[in-house]
Amino acid sequence: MIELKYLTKRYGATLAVDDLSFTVRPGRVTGFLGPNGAGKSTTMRLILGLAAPTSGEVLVNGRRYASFPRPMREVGALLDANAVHVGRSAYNHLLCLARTNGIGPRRVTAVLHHVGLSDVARKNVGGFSLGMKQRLGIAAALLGDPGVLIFDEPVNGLDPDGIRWIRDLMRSLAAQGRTILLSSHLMSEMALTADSIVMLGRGKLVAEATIEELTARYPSLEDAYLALTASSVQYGAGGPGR
Ligand SMILES: Nc1ncnc2c1ncn2[C@@H]1O[C@H](COP(=O)(O)OP(=O)(O)OP(=O)(O)O)[C@@H](O)[C@H]1O
Repeated sequence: MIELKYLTKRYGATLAVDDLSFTVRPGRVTGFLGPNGAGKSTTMRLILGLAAPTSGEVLVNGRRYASFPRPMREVGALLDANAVHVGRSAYNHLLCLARTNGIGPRRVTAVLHHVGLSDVARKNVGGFSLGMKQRLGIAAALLGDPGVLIFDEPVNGLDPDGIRWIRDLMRSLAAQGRTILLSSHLMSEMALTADSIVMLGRGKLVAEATIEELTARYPSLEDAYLALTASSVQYGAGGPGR
């Protein structure tokens, strides 16, 4: 479970996250939506202790991230698939991460198999496609077999096969009782993957509802998103003459 309580993050004049409270519950996929710059990545960084809140707090399984002696066993995350050491093999990249959290090499082999990278485990990550890096980032998130998982746009750049694979993986991780927070801009895909939605606009909560609740009120999740965030879009396209 992830609990945000009156969470605020300010960067100078920018209020990236504004008095945000919501709960991400176990056993379901929670989709995290919002226009560019709405504060999704900042919120994820706050959950993971990578940024300090200006005020408010965020708890993972009732505790602050910094209080976990072996955080990868509590919460796993994929924030940026390109955040890898390009001079290392996939296996060594994961082994280095595993060692910091007291995780053995057998688990590294298991997660590489789980994400379909066994055949390229000894290959240099520098030569990986974006899709392969996304799979590697997911393997890293799964290393500690955590109950809470956070994925920031994991389907970005994936082919249809990879997108279907991510959808099935998210569904199966939630079915195992894990807490899944998943951001994406692909509404049709989110409608197929998520059980419930948290929607942000300009750092504020604009909706917290199940997919059923949203699609009962709007023709589709995309329509719900466009209606609910209409006043929050900061970087809309400039039309002719604008
Ligand atoms: N380290 C930082 N320093 C200054 N401003 C920041 C920093 N990180 C984020 N911001 C600002 O905070 C706001 C929220 O950004 P954030 O990346 O969290 O949004 P997002 O919803 O993840 O957007 P996107 O969908 O484009 O990834 C933006 O205005 C961004 O410019």
